[in-house]
Amino acid sequence: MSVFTPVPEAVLSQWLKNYAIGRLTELKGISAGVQNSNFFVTTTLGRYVLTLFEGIGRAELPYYLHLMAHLARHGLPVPAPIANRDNEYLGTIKDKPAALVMRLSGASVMAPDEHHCTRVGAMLAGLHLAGMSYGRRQPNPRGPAWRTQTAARVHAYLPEAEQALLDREIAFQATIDTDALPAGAIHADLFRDNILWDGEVIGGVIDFYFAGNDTLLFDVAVTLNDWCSLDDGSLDPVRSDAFLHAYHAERPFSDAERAAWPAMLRAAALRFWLSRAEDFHLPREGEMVLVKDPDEYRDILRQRIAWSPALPAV
Ligand SMILES: Nc1ncnc2c1ncn2[C@@H]1O[C@H](COP(=O)(O)OP(=O)(O)O)[C@@H](O)[C@H]1O
Ligand SMILES: N[C@@H](CCOP(=O)(O)O)C(=O)O
Repeated sequence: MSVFTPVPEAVLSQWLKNYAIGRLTELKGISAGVQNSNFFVTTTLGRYVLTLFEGIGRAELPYYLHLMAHLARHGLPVPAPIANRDNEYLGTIKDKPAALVMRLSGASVMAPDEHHCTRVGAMLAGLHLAGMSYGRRQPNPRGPAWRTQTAARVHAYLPEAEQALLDREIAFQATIDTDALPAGAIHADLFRDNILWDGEVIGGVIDFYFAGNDTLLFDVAVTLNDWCSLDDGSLDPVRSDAFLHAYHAERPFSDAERAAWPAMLRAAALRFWLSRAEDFHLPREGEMVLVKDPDEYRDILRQRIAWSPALPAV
């Protein structure tokens, strides 16, 4: 269940008067999703998704919405935000920032094979290439500074062995210099539930609300860790190869990226171990987030420390 703020039809009908998309014919809460209230909205002119942002500050939202508009303009299956009659993407419903985007077709595939991973690799490279001409800048909200601060917050709640793992990883990550790595706008949360499949084709890439500017390789690592891991956290070599080669074919990896890759896979695993551990041990009052299993990402981190695949060579 993730309609945290109900929206009555009468409220939405009134709100839609400031848009040029016709009259409301259907409003349905969406049960998936973990951080915002989402609704399918059908009008006499089309199908949309309404999001009420539950935890993200109003100041951060234009970066995400304009990034989605930019990527959609570049031909990628990203939901274009809908501007209202004041030419704004962002409005307010029930005192929450709210936005409408196009509804895209498809459904998530939670047990992907190598063919899915090939398409996801190519799609991620496409997002990075198109993102290079995006003019706005906003740091990755879950970047190195956040990781260090969050590690300090969750440390006391972890068993001793995990504290030692965390200390070692934070110390290791502090030695990594990412200055030579290509950077740009990254999705930063391209998990299986954020890609909609229309048959074998990607019909939608959604949920840009963790996006920001960071190294492109961090995004590659985040995506690979979710799409290509086995139950014990180790990597499926077939899916990993398919994903990495498809990405490399569109945006070839540099030597600096090849050198930084094992550390980046670990940084990406650490990021989700920390966010899940924080949601688990330190739930914020009044903030509604569905907690996912932190141990899954602790295990992925341990596996990446033990072994990482090489990036494809030129
Ligand atoms: N533009 C869209 N087109 C079609 N379905 C969407 C779209 N945006 C969201 N959804 C649906 O809503 C669900 C929750 O969206 P998501 O952005 O992941 O929520 P949250 O931000 O709360 O994690 C998705 O799993 C998907 O089914
Ligand atoms: N993908 C993250 C949590 C963010 O959830 P989303 O539904 O907004 O993608 C995780 O798995 O920890």
